[in-house]
Amino acid sequence: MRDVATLLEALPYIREFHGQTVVIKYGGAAMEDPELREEFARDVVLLKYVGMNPIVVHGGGPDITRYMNKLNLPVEFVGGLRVSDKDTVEIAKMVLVGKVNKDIVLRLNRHGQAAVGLSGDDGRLFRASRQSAPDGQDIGFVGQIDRVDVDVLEHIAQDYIPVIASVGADREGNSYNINADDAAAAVARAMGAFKVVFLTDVAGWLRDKDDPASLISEAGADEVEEAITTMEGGMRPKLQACLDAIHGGVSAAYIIDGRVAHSLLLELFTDSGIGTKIRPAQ
Ligand SMILES: Nc1ncnc2c1ncn2[C@@H]1O[C@H](COP(=O)(O)OP(=O)(O)O)[C@@H](O)[C@H]1O
Ligand SMILES: CC(=O)N[C@@H](CCC(=O)OP(=O)(O)O)C(=O)O
Repeated sequence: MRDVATLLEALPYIREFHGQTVVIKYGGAAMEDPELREEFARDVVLLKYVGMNPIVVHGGGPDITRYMNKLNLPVEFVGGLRVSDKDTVEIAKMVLVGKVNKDIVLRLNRHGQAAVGLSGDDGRLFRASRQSAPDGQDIGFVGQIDRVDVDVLEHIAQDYIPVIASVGADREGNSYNINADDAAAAVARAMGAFKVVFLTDVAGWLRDKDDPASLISEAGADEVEEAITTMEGGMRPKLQACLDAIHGGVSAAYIIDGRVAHSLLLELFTDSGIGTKIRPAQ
């Protein structure tokens, strides 16, 4: 009976989301566990099967750090963004485009839905420019996305699940390392997505980052704007990305726990949700 109740609970959401674009940001920390990687792929394929248009934008920060450590290169973050010289950008491209992207594509393929991997360079998907840290510091070749060309995405999304790695170049051909949260927000805005979901390695936005019980289950964009000014670490770019998406017309942004099996389905298809929902200011 419980299973039937769950299905019935999901039905209105499935109807509401039919034909809608949902951008899913798949984060480094949430990608670490092999079993969860399988569950994630299954969930995304299911979204496609029930008539949604899922687009995966992924990071892979921990993987980039691992390779940098192997090469004895210094790892530094400012305001949640990786300080990126030319070597760092090269490694980020190799790891995100060559390894992580293909790994996700393969897994989606195996679960029954053909996926196509892209980076910001493919089909001129992203046009990027150099970005400074929030405090104005020079952090090298870190990119912000100035333009998303949705043409290639719209074509691919008709039949396939697009999987996008967060790197891109400027008009002169300089490559940039782009925070994957920023990339997800830019894609969600440009595609007129209904929702954007960020999977991460915490329960959601926590009032106290050291207390997992202090989850903020819902907040308006105005509350986020106020909190973000004093925030450090990886949650800052994530909340900024939620704001960018909301201000760009996306109806809601969610930060959810990628360590929980099926968290994506639980957030989208149940009344209570499981993480933090960010909605427009009231
Ligand atoms: N208020 C907060 N609530 C939740 N997490 C926070 C907060 N402040 C800082 N963080 C940190 O942000 C991290 C998530 O960001 P990040 O490591 O960039 O994730 P991902 O790799 O999934 O993009 C958490 O693991 C946590 O350490
Ligand atoms: C500029 C910048 O910080 N780029 C990120 C890109 C990958 C990413 O965002 O990965 P997660 O989503 O796993 O954190 C980085 O180098 O880690």
